[in-house]
Amino acid sequence: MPKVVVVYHSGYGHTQRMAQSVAEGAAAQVLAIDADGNLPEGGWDTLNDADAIIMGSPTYMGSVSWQFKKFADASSKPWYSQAWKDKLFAGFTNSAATNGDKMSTLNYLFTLAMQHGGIWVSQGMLPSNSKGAQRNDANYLGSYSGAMAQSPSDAGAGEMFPGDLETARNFGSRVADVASRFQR
Ligand SMILES: Cc1cc2nc3c(=O)[nH]c(=O)nc-3n(C[C@H](O)[C@H](O)[C@H](O)COP(=O)(O)O)c2cc1C
Repeated sequence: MPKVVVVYHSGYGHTQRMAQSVAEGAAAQVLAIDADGNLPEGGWDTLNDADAIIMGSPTYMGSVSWQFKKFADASSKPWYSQAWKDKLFAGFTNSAATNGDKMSTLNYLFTLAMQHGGIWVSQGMLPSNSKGAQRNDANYLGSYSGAMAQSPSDAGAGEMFPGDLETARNFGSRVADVASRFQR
């Protein structure tokens, strides 16, 4: 079994729900970056030991939250020795608007993974983009580079679209599947 770790920040619980769905699909361990931008005790060791790291952040002002960025900057320590080189990486995000510049956030997560010498895993799912597409379909947002979810600004975390959570679960499952292929 590959060791898959989901590391994420969530200010108001939406990205946390998404992270839980990703982790469910990947049978992954979850590390929550706290409100001060810190990992729980032992978090860095867990990441150093992972085969695949799936990173998640809400989209705030067109990028990751400052708490996620603090984690990213602190990852310069393993970067120095390229300790995460050749691990698999993947990313997910959630924002209020249908677009909301989520792609910028995924691009940032991709760049971080590349700085670490990682291998990026895509969403790997066709979009639901026909005339008959419904908001609750899986990958209704049509993302390829990672998993996306949209939570209207006045909707609580409990009201997230089931299709977005299914997308997140499928995404986690794909990363775990690719990770197990890399173990062969
Ligand atoms: C500081 C801040 C900046 C935000 N910037 C964006 C944005 O650029 N695009 C967008 O669509 N939503 C934006 N939002 C909305 C959040 O992405 C949205 O509320 C999301 O569900 C929050 O996720 P969370 O509950 O995990 O923190 C912003 C929210 C905050 C608090």
